[in-house]
Amino acid sequence: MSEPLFEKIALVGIGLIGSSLARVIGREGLARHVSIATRSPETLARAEELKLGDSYTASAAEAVRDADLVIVSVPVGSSGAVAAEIAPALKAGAIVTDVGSTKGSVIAQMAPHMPANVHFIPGHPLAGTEKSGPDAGFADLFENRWCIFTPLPGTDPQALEKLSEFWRRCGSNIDTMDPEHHDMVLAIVSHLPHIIAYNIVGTADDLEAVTKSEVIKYSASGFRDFTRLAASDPTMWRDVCLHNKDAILEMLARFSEDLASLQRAIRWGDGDKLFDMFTRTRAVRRSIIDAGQEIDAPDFGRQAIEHPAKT
Ligand SMILES: NC(=O)C1=CN([C@@H]2O[C@H](COP(=O)(O)OP(=O)(O)OC[C@H]3O[C@@H](n4cnc5c(N)ncnc54)[C@H](O)[C@@H]3O)[C@@H](O)[C@H]2O)C=CC1
Ligand SMILES: O=C(O)C(=O)Cc1ccc(O)cc1
Repeated sequence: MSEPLFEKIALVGIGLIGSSLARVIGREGLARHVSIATRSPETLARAEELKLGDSYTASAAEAVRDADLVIVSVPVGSSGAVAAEIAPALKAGAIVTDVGSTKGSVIAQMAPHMPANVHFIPGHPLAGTEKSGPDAGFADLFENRWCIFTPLPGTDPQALEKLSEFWRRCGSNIDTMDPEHHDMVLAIVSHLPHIIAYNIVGTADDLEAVTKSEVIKYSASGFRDFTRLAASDPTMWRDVCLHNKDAILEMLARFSEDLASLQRAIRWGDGDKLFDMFTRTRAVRRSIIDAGQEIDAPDFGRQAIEHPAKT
């Protein structure tokens, strides 16, 4: 095991992502001390039972005291409150980062609270599952996944490199982009698929009153795939929808237009149009496989991130 990268890492929020970080930090020996803070006493007690860190507190401010790296892993709607709470306790020179699924809103909420003598570097690991809470995490979650940074202008290159090295040692590949671009790309490759899944499962659930248990009894694998996404954490996804509103609405508008065109082709029996479109979409999956990407693991849209101009 190599030298720890940091003396003390503070994890604020210890759900799926925070606890996966705790596990990989422990496995790779990335810190001498890991302090854990989370709001709910039950979650904190569970984190301690699971021995995820070295110290445990309900106070985020207490956890970040003397920390060289602070990772905020809470639903995006809570990031402003956490930033306000930790700001007075941050050590000079500390790196503060987050893992939120939206970036523009997290920056708007957190940056105003950050003291000038800390390095605030927003981040987003493109790795996750539909599960939540400290039991759901695992050390391999970030292996071979992307971690995207959306650094603010003037970010210290050494701090960025140190944080990049941290994520590389967690198994991730690093990319950087501006927050607006991140939010637009993630709206189509991650946020819309979840919204569509919530919607289709909701529609089926409404129908179930009519069809009794047929929706469950005959659910084919296509529908089952949607139910996995639609089982994702309601608080997290409510916050994503509210905090990436503009990009999601833009993508939903395009999606609805395309859906209407598909609907029209079905109504008018335009088989050529259906065939052409289904052929085009089949090629998208082929190109993901050809790019050597694991397709059956929970993953989404690396292709779109690598080639954001392709629509
Ligand atoms: N679940 C996923 O697949 C992925 C999630 N993310 C992002 O990671 C962040 C965390 O998500 P998960 O770990 O999945 O959620 P989770 O629900 O498993 O865990 C959230 C944690 O935050 C704590 N928390 C909530 N509000 C808090 C507050 N004000 N102060 C302190 N702790 C607070 C909760 O007690 C819990 O420990 C979110 O911003 C999400 O957008 C990013 C990549 C993947
Ligand atoms: O479970 C899945 O398929 C996911 O897509 C997980 C996920 C959810 C949100 C993110 O910001 C990143 C990854």
